[in-house]
Amino acid sequence: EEQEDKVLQALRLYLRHLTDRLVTDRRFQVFKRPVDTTEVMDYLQVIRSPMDLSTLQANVDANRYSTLAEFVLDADLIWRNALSYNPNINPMDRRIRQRAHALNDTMHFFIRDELSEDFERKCEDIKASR
Ligand SMILES: COC(=O)N1C[C@@H]2C[C@@H]3O[C@]2(Cc2nccnc23)C1
Repeated sequence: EEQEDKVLQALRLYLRHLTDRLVTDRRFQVFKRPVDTTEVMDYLQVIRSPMDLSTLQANVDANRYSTLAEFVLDADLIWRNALSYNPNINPMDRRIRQRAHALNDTMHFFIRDELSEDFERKCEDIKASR
C-alpha cells in the first residue's frame, strides 16, 4: 500500500543516516570492513556471524530491514563479535572492546533520541500484516 511504502522508505532513510554517522566516526574504523579472515585465520572458528558497518549499509540499501529491530539484530553483531573475539587484557584487545562498547552506546543513544516508538510500531505492524 502506498502509505506503507512511504513508512518503509522513511525507515531506510533513517537507517542510512544512522549508519553513515557510525561509518565516518574515527573510533569505529576497525568495524568499517569485514575482518580479513585470510589474515585472522581462526576468526570464523570463533565468530559464527561476522558483521561490519559496510555490510550493514549494503543491507540497508538492499531493503533488507523492514523494522528497526531487524537492523539492530545485525548492528549489535558488530560490537558483540568484537567483545567475543578480543577478550584478553592486553592493550590491543582492551582498546577494541572500548570501541565496541562505544559503538553500542552511540548507536542506541542516537536511536532512542531520534526514532519514536510510534514509528517503530508502525513498521512492526506493516511487517505483521504482510
Ligand atoms: C572488528 O575487528 C576485530 O575483531 N579484529 C580482530 C582481529 C585481530 C587483530 O585485530 C583484528 C584484525 C587483525 N588483523 C591482523 C592481525 N591481527 C588483527 C580486528
